[in-house]
Amino acid sequence: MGGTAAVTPNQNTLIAAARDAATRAYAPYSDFHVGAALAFADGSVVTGSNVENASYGLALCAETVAVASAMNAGTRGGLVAVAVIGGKPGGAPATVTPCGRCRQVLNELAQLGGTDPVIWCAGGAEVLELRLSDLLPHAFGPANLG
Ligand SMILES: O=c1ccn([C@H]2C[C@H](O)[C@@H](CO)O2)c(=O)[nH]1
Repeated sequence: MGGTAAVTPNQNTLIAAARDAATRAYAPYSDFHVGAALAFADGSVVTGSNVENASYGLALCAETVAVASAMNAGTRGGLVAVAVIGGKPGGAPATVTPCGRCRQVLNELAQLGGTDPVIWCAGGAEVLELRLSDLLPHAFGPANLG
């Protein structure tokens, strides 16, 4: 009783959360709306969507917004799964694999908590299931700074 057993996230539920987050994207320049959902060992879920900028190169990706939101809430570990989905509103969903910068940003939170989260890239006929360590092998992170 009163234990803190890790919760295994449900793939469909997490993808639905990412899809819902994508509806809140601010993407007037690319019209490519992305949602990301982070699942934590305590069962909590934190989402993000991409936030673009008139200075195009300053766009914030959905995954980065989600990590920033979680860390701003005080989270420093326990990241067990990530779902990402994107697409143009009204169009077919597209499989989105996190960009290079997002992989590094996700790695910060993952490595802090000693996890290697599963990454569910949804949108295609089948969900592409990867590990962060597949996307960013030999990652540089907080552990490297001693
Ligand atoms: O993993 C990704 C890849 C792209 N984008 C956003 C950035 C930009 O706003 C739009 C088109 O690249 O999609 C994300 O949010 N996450």
